[in-house]
Amino acid sequence: MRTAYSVETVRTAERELMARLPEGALMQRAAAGLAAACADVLGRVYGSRVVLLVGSGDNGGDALYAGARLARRGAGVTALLLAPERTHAGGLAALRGAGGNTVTGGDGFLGTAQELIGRADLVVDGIVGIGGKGGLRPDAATLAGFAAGSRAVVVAVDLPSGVEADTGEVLGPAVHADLTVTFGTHKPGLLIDPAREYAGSVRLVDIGLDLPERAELEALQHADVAARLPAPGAESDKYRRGVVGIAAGSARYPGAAVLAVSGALRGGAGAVRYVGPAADAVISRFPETLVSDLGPARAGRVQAWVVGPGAGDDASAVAEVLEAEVPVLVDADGLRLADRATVRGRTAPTLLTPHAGEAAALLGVSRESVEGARLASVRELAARYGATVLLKGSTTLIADPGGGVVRVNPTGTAWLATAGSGDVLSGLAGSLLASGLSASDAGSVGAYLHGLAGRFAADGAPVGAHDVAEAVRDAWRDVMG
Ligand SMILES: NC(=O)C1=CN([C@@H]2O[C@H](COP(=O)(O)OP(=O)(O)OC[C@H]3O[C@@H](n4cnc5c(N)ncnc54)[C@H](O)[C@@H]3O)[C@@H](O)[C@H]2O)[C@@H](O)CC1
Ligand SMILES: Nc1ncnc2c1ncn2[C@@H]1O[C@H](COP(=O)(O)OP(=O)(O)O)[C@@H](O)[C@H]1O
Ligand SMILES: [K+]
Repeated sequence: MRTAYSVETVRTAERELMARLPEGALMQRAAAGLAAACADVLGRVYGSRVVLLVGSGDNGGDALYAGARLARRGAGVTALLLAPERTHAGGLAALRGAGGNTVTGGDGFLGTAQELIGRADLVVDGIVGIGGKGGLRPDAATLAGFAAGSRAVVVAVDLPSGVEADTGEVLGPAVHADLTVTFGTHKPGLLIDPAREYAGSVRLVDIGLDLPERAELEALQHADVAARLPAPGAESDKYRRGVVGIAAGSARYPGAAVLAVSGALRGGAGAVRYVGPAADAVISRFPETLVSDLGPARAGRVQAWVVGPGAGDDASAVAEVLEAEVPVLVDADGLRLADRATVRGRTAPTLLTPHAGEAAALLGVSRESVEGARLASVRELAARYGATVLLKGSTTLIADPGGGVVRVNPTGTAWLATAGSGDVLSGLAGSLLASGLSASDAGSVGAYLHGLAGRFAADGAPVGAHDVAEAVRDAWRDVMG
């Protein structure tokens, strides 16, 4: 499991560790890791041109000590000091002692900075780290712009300056890094868009922090998914493996039913039962589907329901499914039609799977505000509905209603932004629910397989949703490795 911790938790762990170590030792660990990463990026350190963007805190201190290490190996290092009178004193002395230069504020500062950054091989962003709040100040924002326009590789120290560490929000201009070297643990902002996009690739440097059991965010890895996937045994039959009911599609959108069933057939349930007006389309594509035209309440037993994809305005199917005492996944049109009080009152688990537009409609805010604050949005929806919520998009998040750790999906590709791919996910996750996974596991394991399948199916070229469904089996095999 990959984890991310909040700034508050990191600060506490740092304090405890610092009390046991000689003064400055922790920063030396960070700087050593940072310098090693910079050297890897440069390839040849000797003779390279390095520019440090240095703010007023310890983030700038890290950059200065790392710059001193690079200067000792023959790099030409210049530090641009954004707050000369509050620059980390030890770091500054180390850089100067190693032969590095400094440029301080005042007239001509920005012109000199632009010239130096324009000629640099490497720019190290030590403007702010976990102490940053509220976007970059004007001079810092200007330097971030110069770095973006230069041909230099940009390495961010701990976090790209200007992004919110705890939430992944980006409130104004921020540094666009090619690589972020982060210390002790990932921060939530490194895993959640839009901030994640500013981080580039992320390298974690172990500085020996002792972190608590409960993280802020966790991302499943192959082994975590493999441990949760259902596997048939000698005692299995199709009913014991779980039957998933799909109440989806309409005369107008029969394809949504077919795609949800295609996902469900690859999700581990022993049988897929389809209820709705698209039975002919479903059967002709997937003859193994059990179909019924009696409506969810009389269709026969299932261990979990999926309701909503392509459902149009059929509120009765949604209401019937929500009455069932089995886990229910609600997607697409079903989200609009589901009564909030009914969802809150359910005793069996409920998993809601909105994309940002659907989440925005449920919360009564704009789509942009959901996309800008995904973590807060998914938590708020889970709390309001008393349900597990999987918020889809460039970063997919899964939150349980009682608070606690939020899951973030590490797989996926933007090629998944194609019509119907969400229907495949709803069938897949519903099938996992029917095989006995918790709502949070079904959502996060489903999203993981779906994302991996999307990557395999796309392989750098456009895909249709049915391609994604077909690649789920490859993803499953890859995970079981
Ligand atoms: N605490 C520790 O033990 C360690 C901290 N380390 C480094 O220290 C960093 C945290 O250091 P600090 O707590 O000093 O905080 P930062 O260096 O992240 O930032 C605080 C400083 O930045 C200024 N600032 C805040 N918001 C700003 C904005 N929007 N624009 C421009 N300036 C802004 C503040 O006035 C303050 O002086 C970590 O991110 C990490 O890089 C590492 O050396 C590892 C050890
Ligand atoms: N930019 C993106 N990067 C990665 N995945 C994305 C992106 N945009 C959408 N997705 C994924 O694609 C799927 C689209 O689902 P959804 O919006 O419900 O589509 P539809 O309603 O057409 O089925 C979701 O799994 C979502 O997480
Ligand atoms: K930084």
